[in-house]
Amino acid sequence: MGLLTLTKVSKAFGNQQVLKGLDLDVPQGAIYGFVGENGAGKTTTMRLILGLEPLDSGTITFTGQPVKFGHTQGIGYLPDVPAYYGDLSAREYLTLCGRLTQTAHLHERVGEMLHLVGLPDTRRRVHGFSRGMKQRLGIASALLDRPAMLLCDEPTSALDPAGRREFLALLASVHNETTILLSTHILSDVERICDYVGILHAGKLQMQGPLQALLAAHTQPATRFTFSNEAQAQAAATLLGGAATASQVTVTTDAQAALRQLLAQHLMPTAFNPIKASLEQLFMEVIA
Ligand SMILES: Nc1ncnc2c1ncn2[C@@H]1O[C@H](COP(=O)(O)OP(=O)(O)OP(=O)(O)O)[C@@H](O)[C@H]1O
Repeated sequence: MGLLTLTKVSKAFGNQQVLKGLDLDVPQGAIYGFVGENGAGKTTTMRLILGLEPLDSGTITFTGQPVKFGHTQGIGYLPDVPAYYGDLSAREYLTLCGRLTQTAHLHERVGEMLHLVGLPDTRRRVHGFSRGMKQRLGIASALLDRPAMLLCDEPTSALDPAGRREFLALLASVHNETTILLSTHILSDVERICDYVGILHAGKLQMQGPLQALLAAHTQPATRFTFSNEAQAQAAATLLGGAATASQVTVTTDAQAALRQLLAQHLMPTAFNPIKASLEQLFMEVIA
């Protein structure tokens, strides 16, 4: 059993059944990517885990104990766009958070957290912080009380590509402090830092496990042939039964055999490259 386990969890709002018997298992020490389309129920699941919403049926256990509605679970939470008291400095804000949770050795712990997330310990007010700095402060406050798990709800959705890259590197670097459950629909973010993945669709987890093992088991190796014009690509697609986009054709059959077929018909690709199995391929298969 994992650090966090959801068993047959169901949740409806009115007559909309959002979760229909969700099973989810997050191993200790994982960076678990929880992916699903918009409206799939990721935030709802996170709110159930945090005890902010009651379950209709099923069970949730965290560190072996049942999660109860209305009780603090000792889980850190980072929302997509964290909100702060802008007139405080980072240290003042973290000190306020730490007093509320009665964090031990608060002064030292605040210093440690500022150092961990790379924020300067100055009098600068939070309202002048960039979005990236606010995310850093969000991680520092979520980890302040040493939670065994950090829940991040679509944390990169408001960041530009450079901000996303920086944030993901930071998340990977705090990984030895805590287990991480990251909800997102940005599949490349999951590929970049997660070692486990679960795909939520139609109210259930359709697939979960170690990311690389799932990719290896469920996706076919593919090759992309590039031609000098679209007409050749179309002819090659007809010959090989692959999919053509502009001057490229992607096939999942044996690459050498495909190349021999092309050359026999005087269709000479200008390049051919193996395509790495991607989470996007897997995701599209699952939700098809
Ligand atoms: N408090 C609520 N009352 C009524 N409906 C709700 C409530 N919370 C969520 N829903 C509905 O439940 C469904 C799932 O919403 P949820 O926010 O959990 O999805 P999500 O996967 O996080 O989506 P997104 O990626 O767009 O944030 C949506 O149709 C939403 O409108």
